[in-house]
Amino acid sequence: MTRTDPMTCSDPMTVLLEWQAAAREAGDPQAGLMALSTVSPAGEPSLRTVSVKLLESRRIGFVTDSRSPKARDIAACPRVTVMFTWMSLRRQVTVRGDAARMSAEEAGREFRRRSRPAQLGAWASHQSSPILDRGVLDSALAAAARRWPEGTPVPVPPHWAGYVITPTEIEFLRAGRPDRLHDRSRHRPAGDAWVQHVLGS
Ligand SMILES: Cc1cc2nc3c(=O)[nH]c(=O)nc-3n(C[C@H](O)[C@H](O)[C@H](O)COP(=O)(O)O)c2cc1C
Repeated sequence: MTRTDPMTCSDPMTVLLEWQAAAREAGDPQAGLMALSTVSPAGEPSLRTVSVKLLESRRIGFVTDSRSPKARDIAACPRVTVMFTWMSLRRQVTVRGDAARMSAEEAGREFRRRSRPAQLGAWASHQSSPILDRGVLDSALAAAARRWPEGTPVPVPPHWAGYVITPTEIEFLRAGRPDRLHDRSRHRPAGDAWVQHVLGS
């Protein structure tokens, strides 16, 4: 149960945080994930799952490979949508916003939070690029492990990137009613405050 109701709240980011905490408490496997949609310069939409690395006042963050298609899309068009879906609670939050690169310092902090295998994996990976076979990745991982043996700090790869999304619209949906008239509300920033509308389901 959450304390803040999106239909009456003054800060939707607080509700988003509470809903995510409730999803974690409910053991929802999607609690730390979101779907990220970007648009290519040719206008083609793409959608993929990313881990939520940052969720705080007007900042939603994730990390990725700066050479990936999503990073190329964002460089050309920073408008993105992310969607949190927590089926255990029958809740969905959709956030539209503008994505920008995290500072190198903040992205580096995220890198250092990763496990050592995940740090080495980031060096071995060339996300979304075709390779001959899985062996190419295994060799690259072994090479990274030789380069930075156990006990040696793994540096941040040059292609490591973090992005921060600044919301321009947040929409909450709470499903599960027999009449299917879901509780929905839309929130848009207006200076320091938010303008809120209840939606006709
Ligand atoms: C559970 C899960 C978590 C993921 N987390 C991330 C992530 O945090 N960052 C990331 O770049 N890709 C993550 N991925 C992989 C992406 O969904 C995607 O396949 C990859 O980033 C390539 O996307 P692109 O080719 O559209 O750029 C995750 C996938 C799954 C299934």
